[in-house]
Amino acid sequence: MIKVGIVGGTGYTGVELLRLLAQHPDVEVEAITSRSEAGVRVDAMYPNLRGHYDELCFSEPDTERLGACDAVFFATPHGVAHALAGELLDKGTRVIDLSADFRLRDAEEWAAWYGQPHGAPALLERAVYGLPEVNREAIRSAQLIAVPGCYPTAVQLGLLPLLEAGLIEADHLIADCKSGVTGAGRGAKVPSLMAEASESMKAYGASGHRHLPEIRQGLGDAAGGQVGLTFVPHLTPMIRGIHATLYSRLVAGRLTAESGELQSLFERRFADEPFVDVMPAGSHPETRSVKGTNLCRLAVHRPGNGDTVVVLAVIDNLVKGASGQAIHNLNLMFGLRETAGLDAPAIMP
Ligand SMILES: NC(=O)C1=CN([C@@H]2O[C@H](COP(=O)(O)OP(=O)(O)OC[C@H]3O[C@@H](n4cnc5c(N)ncnc54)[C@H](OP(=O)(O)O)[C@@H]3O)[C@@H](O)[C@H]2O)C=CC1
Ligand SMILES: CC(=O)N[C@@H](CCC(=O)OP(=O)(O)O)C(=O)O
Repeated sequence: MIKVGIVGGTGYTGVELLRLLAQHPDVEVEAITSRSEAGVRVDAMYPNLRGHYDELCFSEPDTERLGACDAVFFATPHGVAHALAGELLDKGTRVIDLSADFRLRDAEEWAAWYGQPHGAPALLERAVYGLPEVNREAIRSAQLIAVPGCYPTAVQLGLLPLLEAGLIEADHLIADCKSGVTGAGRGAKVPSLMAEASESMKAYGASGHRHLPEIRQGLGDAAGGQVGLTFVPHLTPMIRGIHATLYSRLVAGRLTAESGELQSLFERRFADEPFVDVMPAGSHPETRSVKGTNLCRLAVHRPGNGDTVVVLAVIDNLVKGASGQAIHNLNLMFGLRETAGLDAPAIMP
């Protein structure tokens, strides 16, 4: 069994790691930390886990105990992995960070977007961006993984086939994205109250959101140069889910008038990907169809056979957008079956 630790076990991504790992055949949770809930049983706080983690209690983050694990997940706010990852890596423990601490390659750019100096720039060259559909081979031998953000996962998967094939104008991409409220974390905040968030919808971060540089970095790699991207996130009244509507313009003359060409491009690109489902032509994927799963469902449209391509992408922000993708990375790093612990279908209705 692979022994894992989780730092930051009381947040939504921490409890989602526990829910998914309860079904993992090759993994045992050795330690789970929370400073505020130290000593409390995890199933006392999360009754859905009763019967799965007998006697497992939250404990203080202790690098001796965590360093005895094969791998440690960080499900913590930004900056925590900066402080602790180096010591764990020195002990030979692999680190899978769900926060944004190691997602941007440029420490200065990270500091500008996150409003604090980068706390571990020396580790950046060892960090692998954990999007398996792009970096599978590098992930297998990585010691430190930066798990992609939720919006960046949906947007990159939706646009990668088009950019890699050079079919769209890379300087004018639009990502119109909607998220459920768990994306904002479990901490008490007025905008997340039911009376504030339900039966209403709003955009935020329209003039600059911290996921913008992360998405630009990934799309730029796919395009082989800088991309121009407008990214507008929205808060929607659902608990889980991200829906990305992605608009781009076809490069003139690169595509024949034959219908089905874009559909087969997407089908070919993701044919061997266990967690990307390219839906039949004409589909409109729903967030509820991926609830609780590590899947990204995609559909590609070309309205009126014109020069605009519309890609629709849905994920569960807590699974493919965070904890499920983190476990997919773990499976790759330890040579396990890629889908281990991640095979259950979505919850519907
Ligand atoms: N929610 C989502 O959809 C997604 C979240 N993420 C990212 O995942 C990370 C976790 O998010 P979320 O699950 O929402 O959790 P929260 O940010 O709500 O939870 C934070 C957890 O970290 C612990 N923690 C906080 N400060 C420290 C510290 N200094 N040292 C050690 N532990 C600390 C807290 O416990 P305590 O204070 O008791 O120690 C708590 O268990 C964040 O970086 C988030 O941005 C990524 C993708 C999607
Ligand atoms: C709805 C909502 O507030 N979503 C969060 C993004 C989700 C998240 O946690 O971002 P990371 O993956 O970078 O940690 C936000 O917009 O800040």
